[in-house]
Amino acid sequence: MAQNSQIPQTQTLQQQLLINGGHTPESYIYKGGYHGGDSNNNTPLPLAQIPVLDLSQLSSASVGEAPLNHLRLALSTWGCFQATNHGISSSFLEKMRKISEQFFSLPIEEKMRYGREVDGMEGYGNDLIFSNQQILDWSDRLYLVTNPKDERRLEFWPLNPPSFREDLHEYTVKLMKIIDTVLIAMARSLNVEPNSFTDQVGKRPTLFKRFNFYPPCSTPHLVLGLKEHSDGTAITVLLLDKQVEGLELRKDDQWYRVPVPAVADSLLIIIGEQAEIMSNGIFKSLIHRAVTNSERQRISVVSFCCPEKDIEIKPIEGLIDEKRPRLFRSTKNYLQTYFQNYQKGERSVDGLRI
Ligand SMILES: O=C(O)CCC(=O)C(=O)O
Ligand SMILES: [Fe+2]
Repeated sequence: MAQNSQIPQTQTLQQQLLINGGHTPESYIYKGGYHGGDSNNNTPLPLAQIPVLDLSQLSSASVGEAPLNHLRLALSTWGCFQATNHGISSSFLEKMRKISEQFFSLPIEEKMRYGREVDGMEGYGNDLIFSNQQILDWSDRLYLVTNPKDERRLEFWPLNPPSFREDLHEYTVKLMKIIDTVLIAMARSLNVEPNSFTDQVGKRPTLFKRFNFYPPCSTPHLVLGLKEHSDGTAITVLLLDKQVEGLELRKDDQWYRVPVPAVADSLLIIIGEQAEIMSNGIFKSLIHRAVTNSERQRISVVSFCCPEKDIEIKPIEGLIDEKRPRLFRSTKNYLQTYFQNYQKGERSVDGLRI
C-alpha cells in the first residue's frame, strides 16, 4: 500500500498536530480551499430543511398512506430524513455522546492500545492512506464492527470509559431494530413486498460503527473533516453532535448546512449507495461532507448498515418496468472497492450504472 509522502500510514491527526505545533500539515490542505467550485465562498450556506418523520407511525402495521408518501418523497429528494420517536431515549443518546467524548479525551498512548493495524480498517486512528495524492481528512476515528456479534473484534473495543462496551452493545441492539423498521417502511412506501430490502441486506448484516472526532483547525477553509461522499451502506444512522455544526449535504447541486441540535432527539437516517441500487435509483444516496471550525471540537457517532457481502445486490424486480428500465448492474461485496474509490473522490454506485 502506498504511503502519503508526508504521513506514515497509521499516524493520527492528533499526533500530526503535536509534531506540527498545531499548524495545518500539508497533506490535509485542499489547494484553493475546499469551496473551490462554489461561487460564493463567503456567504454561509443555507440551513437544510430535512423532512422529519415519526418512526413509531411508520412501524405500525396499519400505517396509512400519508406517512409512507412522506417517506418516499424524503428519500427520493433529500436522500435522508430525521427520525423521531425511534424508541431510544434522549438520555441514552446523551450517554453515547458522552462515552465517545470520554474515549477521544484519553491520552493518545491509551487510545493507541486500540490503534488500527497498518492494513486494517478496524480500531482507532486515521483512515487508510491509499496513495501519495490522497488529501487526508481532518479527523481521527474509532471504527468497529458491532454486528453480527460473533464478528466483533473486542481487542479494538475500548475498556475506558468502563461502560463503553456495554453501552455500545446496547446501542447496537436498539439500532438493529430501527434499521429493520426503516427498511420495511421503505419497501412499503414503494408498494413492493415488505421484505424487498431486508432480503437483500440479509439476516446477518454488518453494522459498522464509526466514532468521528474532528479537532478544531486553525485553517478550516483549507481542509475537510470528511471529503464529499455518499455512504457505501444500505442505510446509515447518524447521531450528530448536540452543539457543534459541521455536517453539510448536497441536494440538487446546492450545499446546505445541517442544523444542530437535531429536532426532538431525532436520528438522521441516510440512504447509502446500496439502497439506491436496490430502489433502482428511486431513492437517492445522500452526498455529504463534514467541515471543521477553528474553535470547537466536534464528534459524530455513525452506524453503517451493510448487506451481507455474499448477497447479490440489485434493483428490486417490482421497480423495473418499461417506464423505468433497470438502472444498475448487480453487485456483491460492495465495500471491497468502496473505500479506495472514496479516497479518490469517486462514487462506486456511478460505476454500476447501465
Ligand atoms: O460527522 C458527520 O456528521 C458525518 C460523518 C459521515 O458522513 C461518515 O462518517 O460517513
Ligand atoms: Fe458519510
